[in-house]
Amino acid sequence: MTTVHETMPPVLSVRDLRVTVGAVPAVRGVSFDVPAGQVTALVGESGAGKSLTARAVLGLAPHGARILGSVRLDGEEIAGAGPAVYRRLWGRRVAYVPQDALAVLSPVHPVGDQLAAAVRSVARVPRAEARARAVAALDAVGIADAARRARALPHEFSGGMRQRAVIAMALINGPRLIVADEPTTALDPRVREHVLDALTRSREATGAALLLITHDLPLATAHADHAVVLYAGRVTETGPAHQIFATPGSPYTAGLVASLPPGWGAGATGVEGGFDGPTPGASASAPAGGPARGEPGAPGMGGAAAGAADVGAGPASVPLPRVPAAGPRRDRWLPAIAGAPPCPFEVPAGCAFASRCPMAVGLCREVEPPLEDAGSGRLVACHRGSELPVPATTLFLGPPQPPGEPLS
Ligand SMILES: Nc1ncnc2c1ncn2[C@@H]1O[C@H](COP(=O)(O)OP(=O)(O)OP(=O)(O)O)[C@@H](O)[C@H]1O
Repeated sequence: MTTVHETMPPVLSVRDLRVTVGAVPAVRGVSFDVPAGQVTALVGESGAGKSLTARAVLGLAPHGARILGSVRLDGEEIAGAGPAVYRRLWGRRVAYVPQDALAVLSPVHPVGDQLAAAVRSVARVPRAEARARAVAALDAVGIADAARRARALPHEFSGGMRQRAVIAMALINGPRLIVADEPTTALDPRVREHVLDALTRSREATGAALLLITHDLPLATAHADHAVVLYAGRVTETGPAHQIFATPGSPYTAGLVASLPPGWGAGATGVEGGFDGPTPGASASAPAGGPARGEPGAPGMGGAAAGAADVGAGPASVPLPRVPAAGPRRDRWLPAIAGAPPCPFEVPAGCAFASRCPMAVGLCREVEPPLEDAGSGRLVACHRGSELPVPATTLFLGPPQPPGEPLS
């Protein structure tokens, strides 16, 4: 898939994965690789299918879910495998870090005992040795005074410490792959960074690969080697994470980057312009004309109806729902991609993003774009990916403009 993929066999290879829960085709043909020892981020809006993809990989799909396609862990096909197969894999070859540590830690056993039990679940080692490994694992993720802390119950840990303990537990048996689903979302920003550092450092020490599920683009850019952008259960683009977010290859990714708060665009993703786009009342560059954003007559402000607007063939003016930016930059607006993802029951024909896309043409509404080689290790599913403006965020932000009038 990327240059790295070509030179190093992936630890995880997912091909045409389809997950249907009840009547909901939530994951609709997802393909990506996780190279050994590297970090791959799965990003996208809520409901894009990130968690279901991860759960299908882990053998934790909801009861009754139908799983089709291929999931290979070090070459072994495990798509839809039963509990017996996963019992052999869990901990040893693949481990899970959930968003909520209390989902995996028993509230009534000391944390150290739980880590020691994880060691003894895969290897016949004396209790004292398992215990020593538990303490070392807690120490490795930055838990101070680990020997004493190992005797504490989970509720005696802070949220950040609990998440570190779960990371320690995931790594303790040296898995080849860790799947972390929003591992820091429940933590405050300061703790979040420390926990992620702990995850990154300990992962590097063991050589495990990481599949990081997140909706946080700056986090993905800072911590991932590769990114897979999902939209409505399909891959929109994949490739080196920094490149994808610095120079999006599809309008959807451009919209995600354009939606970053002030300072996050340029600083965190290297995107030229980042958030520094239009000012209130300014037109969205609009080569094709039409009402400016926020003006009466601009269709669909702030509602799903905007997604249904026929936005024409060129990089047209797209009305954006906006909220006042917080903090010192109150003179700017936070843009969002107009409209909403399609209902998973009723994904339209063609590109699922077409109704929200400023570049959509008739073809986009009729034919689902395949994921194709876009060079530099990138794959993009967009009929018009090669025609994106530079920077692509101007599709949603307009060209960089000088500071505008403050909000009245
Ligand atoms: N157990 C379930 N039963 C029915 N539908 C489900 C179930 N789990 C997920 N879905 C649906 O599948 C789609 C994808 O869900 P998923 O949780 O994978 O999204 P996500 O990208 O992880 O979103 P988020 O970031 O909000 O967790 C959604 O439309 C969701 O409603």
